Amino acid sequence: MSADKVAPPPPSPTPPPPSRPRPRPVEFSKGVNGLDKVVLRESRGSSAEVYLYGGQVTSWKNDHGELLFVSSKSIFKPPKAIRGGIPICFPQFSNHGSLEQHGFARNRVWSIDNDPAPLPTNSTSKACVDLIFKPSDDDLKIWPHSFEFRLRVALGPGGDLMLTSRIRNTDAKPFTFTFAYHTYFSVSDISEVRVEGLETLDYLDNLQNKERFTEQGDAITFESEVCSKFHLFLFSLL
Ligand SMILES: O=P(O)(O)OC[C@H]1O[C@@H](O)[C@H](O)[C@@H](O)[C@@H]1O
Repeated sequence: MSADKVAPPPPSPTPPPPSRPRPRPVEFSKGVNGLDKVVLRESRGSSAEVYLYGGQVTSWKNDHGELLFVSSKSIFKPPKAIRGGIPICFPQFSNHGSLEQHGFARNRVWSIDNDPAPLPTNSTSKACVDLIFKPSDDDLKIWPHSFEFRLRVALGPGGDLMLTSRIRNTDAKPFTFTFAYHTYFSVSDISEVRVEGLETLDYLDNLQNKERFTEQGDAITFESEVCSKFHLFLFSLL
């Protein structure tokens, strides 16, 4: 009996190391007190959290860590607004009108907008969510104007966060409104902070009976409490 020489099988190639699972760009989950939230994640590690309550961004993390402040005393319980992140003030900013301070959009539960109207700028971000808020019958009793407020929150590949707000008048008559992103930034050392670009603009100083002043300096710095409201009109008509 003769045995043919059989060449040994070639060594099997070393399997590639298991790749880290890619984070899901959009995830729906429960936040504090069971409130619905959406978590956005970018493959390079940045993330953002948006609560349907108020359509409010409560966290934004990129290479620099957490960029937003949320008060540890915030109770996350309707009808109280979440104190921190990026509250949306609409249809009234501050107390410039007859509504409660900063309007009611921040105290309402927004919905996911599954069929958002396209935006003129094409965002390539997959970590993106569209929300919508329409007034209820009770809201119409305190502010008799029907509207659709669409908010897109998108996290870019570089960890940048972009909020796009669109308000459509669905009423038969025109209305006016005031609006703000009331952003709470997390600041480790307030003495290092400078806010530039406001020179020559008018502001109301809340600490001086809302008196009107014109900003003169090239930067605002913070040596003591500051509470000023600048008049900025930056918007585009679509
Ligand atoms: O306390 P609220 O209603 O959340 O408003 C937050 C802040 O809003 C600012 O516009 C006011 O000047 C502050 O006085 C106030 O603390």
